[in-house]
Amino acid sequence: MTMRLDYLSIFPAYFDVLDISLLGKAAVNGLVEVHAHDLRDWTHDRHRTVDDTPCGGGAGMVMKPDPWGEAFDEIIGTEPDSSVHVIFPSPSGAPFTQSAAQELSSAVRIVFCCGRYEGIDHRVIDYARSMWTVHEVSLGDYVLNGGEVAALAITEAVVRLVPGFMGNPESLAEESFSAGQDGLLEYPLFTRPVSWRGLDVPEVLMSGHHGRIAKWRRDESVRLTCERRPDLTDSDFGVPH
Ligand SMILES: N#Cc1ccccc1Cn1ccc2ccc(-c3cc(N)[nH]n3)cc21
Repeated sequence: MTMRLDYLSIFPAYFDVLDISLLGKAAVNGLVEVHAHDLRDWTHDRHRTVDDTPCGGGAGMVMKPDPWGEAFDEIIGTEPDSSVHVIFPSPSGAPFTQSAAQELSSAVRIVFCCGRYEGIDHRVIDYARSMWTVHEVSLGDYVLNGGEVAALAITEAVVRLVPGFMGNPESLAEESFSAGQDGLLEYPLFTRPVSWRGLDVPEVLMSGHHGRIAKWRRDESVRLTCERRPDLTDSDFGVPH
């Protein structure tokens, strides 16, 4: 099954990068199909205007609904279809999580609506909700200049989970936030040389004792999670007090 990804933006060139590396390979393998669109192609004035001043006053500009609606009609269609996932990156969106990425990895179609200025006229989101499955998502508690970088990050998080994308799917199970890690952060990783600039690989990892190695890794995941992400520790994870 090919996943179709559409990107609506006034800077569609942001998505040229999707031709590179693994994502490029996935497109070649027919796993994903990428289409980037310039929102200004659905404007009709000489200046190809996509923004206007906010109703009710306030700073900045707001993206007009008209170009979005016409782009939706052409790119997605005029009939409701809940299998189409429409993503609006936004600072006021719900935090995007690994479980959201996991759910989206089985979608047949995802359309990213990348706003700029102060954001998109809210009626665009309301209209989209009446037609498709809409996700307003935030990457984190900081403000970007637009939705494109967020769309790229979400794309990478989702596509890498599409069956057949990763050469070694087993590696997915051991990553931070993966279900296999019980929601813990990943333990520190090491490779050769065993000694490097006076820094050595922890002896336990060279012991060949799989039980001790597994315990060290679990303990390190718990330690790191308690230190850096106490919000993820909804239980003690058996942390010794
Ligand atoms: N400048 C400015 C400004 C001020 C208020 C609200 C939005 C913006 C810029 N902007 C316009 C669209 C858009 C989409 C997503 C994000 C976004 C997502 C995360 N997680 N951070 N920022 C920002 C976006």
